[in-house]
Amino acid sequence: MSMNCIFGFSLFLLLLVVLNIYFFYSLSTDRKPASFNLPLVKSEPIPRVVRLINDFSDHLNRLPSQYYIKNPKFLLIQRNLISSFNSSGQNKNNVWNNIDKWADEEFLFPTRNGAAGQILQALRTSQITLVDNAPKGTQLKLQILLENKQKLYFKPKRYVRQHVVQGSIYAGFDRHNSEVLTYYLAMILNYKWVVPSVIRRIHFEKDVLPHATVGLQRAMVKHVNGSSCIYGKCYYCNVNDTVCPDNKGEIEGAAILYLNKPLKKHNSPWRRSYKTFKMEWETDTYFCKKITSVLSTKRILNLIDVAIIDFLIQNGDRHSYEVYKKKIVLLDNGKGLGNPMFDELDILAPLYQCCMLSTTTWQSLEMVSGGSITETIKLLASFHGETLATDDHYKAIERRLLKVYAVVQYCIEKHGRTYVFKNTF
Ligand SMILES: Nc1ncnc2c1ncn2[C@@H]1O[C@H](COP(=O)(O)OP(=O)(O)OP(=O)(O)O)[C@@H](O)[C@H]1O
Ligand SMILES: [Mn+2]
Repeated sequence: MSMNCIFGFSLFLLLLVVLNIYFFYSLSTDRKPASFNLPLVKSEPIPRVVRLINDFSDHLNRLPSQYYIKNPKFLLIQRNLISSFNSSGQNKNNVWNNIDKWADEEFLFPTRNGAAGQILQALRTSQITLVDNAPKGTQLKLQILLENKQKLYFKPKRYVRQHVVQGSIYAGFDRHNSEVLTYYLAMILNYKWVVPSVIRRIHFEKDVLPHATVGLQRAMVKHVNGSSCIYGKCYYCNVNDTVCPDNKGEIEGAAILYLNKPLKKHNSPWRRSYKTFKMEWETDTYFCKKITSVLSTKRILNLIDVAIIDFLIQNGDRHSYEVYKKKIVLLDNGKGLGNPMFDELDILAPLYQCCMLSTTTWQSLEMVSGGSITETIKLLASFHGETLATDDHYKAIERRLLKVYAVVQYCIEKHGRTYVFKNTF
């Protein structure tokens, strides 16, 4: 073989090696989600947090391929969801007539045979008969009475979908689209103790003004362009923070069905201080042990379910929770969808500190791998022609789901499956 031939052949081999390396590199970078971000200025003791995050990252890098692809078993669930929600056009009066018979042990509201879609359609279109300031909470919201005396809370749109909320995890106003997206997300994950919520546009001149209470009229100001705007009546309400009708004269918001049931309010053990000092759960490695002596396993598992949903949407503001029939009602989900580029891991503390999960929750989580959440939320929202979030937010939800899988794998490795998975029956 001539020197030229040997040189050419070696070059060819080198090229092959480089191409191979590139191929495997691109495969792995395509598959790998962003790693767990290290906390910037974070809770003491730093080394433990860093170790924990390294452990999670390690599991994230070794996640079995099943978590990156769709689970074929989800198809049946998706089909059922479609038949629950794709029912627009049916008679909405029947929906309200049956309202009192709705709450049962299984679902807070009926879902079968198109009932979920009918409720949303009725929430979106029923005639408005009274509009008032909502009496509860710290954020601007309205209380609306519909024909047939049905009550709803209306959280107005404060940001465009693309807006990125900077600052602390609980910064900013409520995001109305987060309320609606979370309702669908909970239904997809089979979390049934959730209140129907849908995007609605109310016409200021036709729907609000003629039905506004005196109290609400007092919470309005005239804008320089002549239109009236609402600043509301609440702890954070401020005459400079108004909600105004758009160029069609409408105000967009989340119409959230009012749950007229006795609710018992509790402080969350994993609530934030909202000040600079740290809460016990932020400093005590064995915090969950303490909690097991004051709360039942069932309640802790329920709090973990809620924490997983909160982590997916990045709601770091679940200071308290309300219970109906011993189960947490997923109310107040407006602080999600703040910053799609960031994943606050703290929200998952109930999961990684307790390392427990209800078996049924794990089954639901394993069902929705590989982009099914995104696909299904987009599909269900499309029945009303609505876009609930930007693609960045959907990507973030899928990325966080992988992190949830990784944390569960970490728990399994640390404690074993029998310790981690609990039957809640
Ligand atoms: N759909 C609903 N049905 C019944 N009660 C509700 C509903 N939504 C909210 N509430 C009640 O109103 C309270 C305030 O609502 P919400 O938490 O959404 O408002 P908020 O302004 O975000 O309050 P906060 O600042 O305390 O978080 C809730 O704690 C709950 O008791
Ligand atoms: Mn809130």
